[in-house]
Amino acid sequence: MTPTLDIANLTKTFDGVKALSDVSLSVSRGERVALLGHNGAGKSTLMKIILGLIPADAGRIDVCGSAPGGPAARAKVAYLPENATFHSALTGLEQIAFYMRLRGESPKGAMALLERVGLAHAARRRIGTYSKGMRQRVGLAQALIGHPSLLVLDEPTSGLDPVSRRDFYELLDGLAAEGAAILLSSHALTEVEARTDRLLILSGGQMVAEGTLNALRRKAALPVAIQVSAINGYDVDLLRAFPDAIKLGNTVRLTCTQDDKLDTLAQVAALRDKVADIDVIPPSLEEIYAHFSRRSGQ
Ligand SMILES: Nc1ncnc2c1ncn2[C@@H]1O[C@H](COP(=O)(O)OP(=O)(O)OP(=O)(O)O)[C@@H](O)[C@H]1O
Repeated sequence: MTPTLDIANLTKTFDGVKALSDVSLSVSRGERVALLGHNGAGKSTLMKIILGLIPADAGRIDVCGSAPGGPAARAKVAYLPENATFHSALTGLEQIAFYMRLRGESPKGAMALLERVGLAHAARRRIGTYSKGMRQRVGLAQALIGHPSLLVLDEPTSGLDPVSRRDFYELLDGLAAEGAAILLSSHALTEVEARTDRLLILSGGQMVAEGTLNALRRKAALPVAIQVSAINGYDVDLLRAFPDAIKLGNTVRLTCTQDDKLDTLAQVAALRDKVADIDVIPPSLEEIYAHFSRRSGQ
């Protein structure tokens, strides 16, 4: 099946600054893809090109089967900026009805959209009285006008509390289940790890890694930590068995490669009369992210 968003070898330079170099990616129907990258990595530039706001210098980009920015693509793509702003004197209902008219749709569906994003109870209140989470929901309702096939979301959960974040991702899950392709940028590594299907890491304008977290973890091949709690007084025996281990209070911390993990655990298990507990600590998403970002000198 043709991906909803298909990008190959995209390049963009601003006054000698290479914002994107040879970037390729695709997002399929029903997929939730997170775009990660340090400040200045090129995320916004990529989104602007997808939306047709600026042209690429070179490369191919196909948005829902059309060129970016044309009427066909614009009808199928929705965008939510990081800090969506609305007229504070309008109610949520008036704002969405206004956008629907702008898009040539009947404003009668405005309440249904607000219900969808959990704002029906406040639909007739002025947006000036809304919390940040509620304003973000207005933004999402606005993005959902016209049943978009591709949602481009720029840090959609920044500034939201944990419950609002969870609610926001539940809404995205529902949209993806209905077939929308979702590309969202974020700096919140832990939440995208749990709530998206695939990660893309941009660094210095280059796509330095792409895949599921497990695939990236295998590719990074970072050391695994094994934390062993010794039964009182036996930590000396553990340190003798593992001379490179570090003693941390009552526990002994070993590190090994992913490939050596089972052998190392078997060695620890052989000392079971002296061991109270074992914890295996895989590399965190932050460590994996730093590994790929650093590779390009960032
Ligand atoms: N209009 C412009 N003129 C000149 N340079 C630009 C322009 N837009 C972006 N850049 C440069 O391109 C690079 C990529 O910027 P971009 O805004 O895409 O990064 P980003 O990943 O979105 O960063 P952030 O997380 O801070 O929003 C940066 O070096 C930036 O300074």
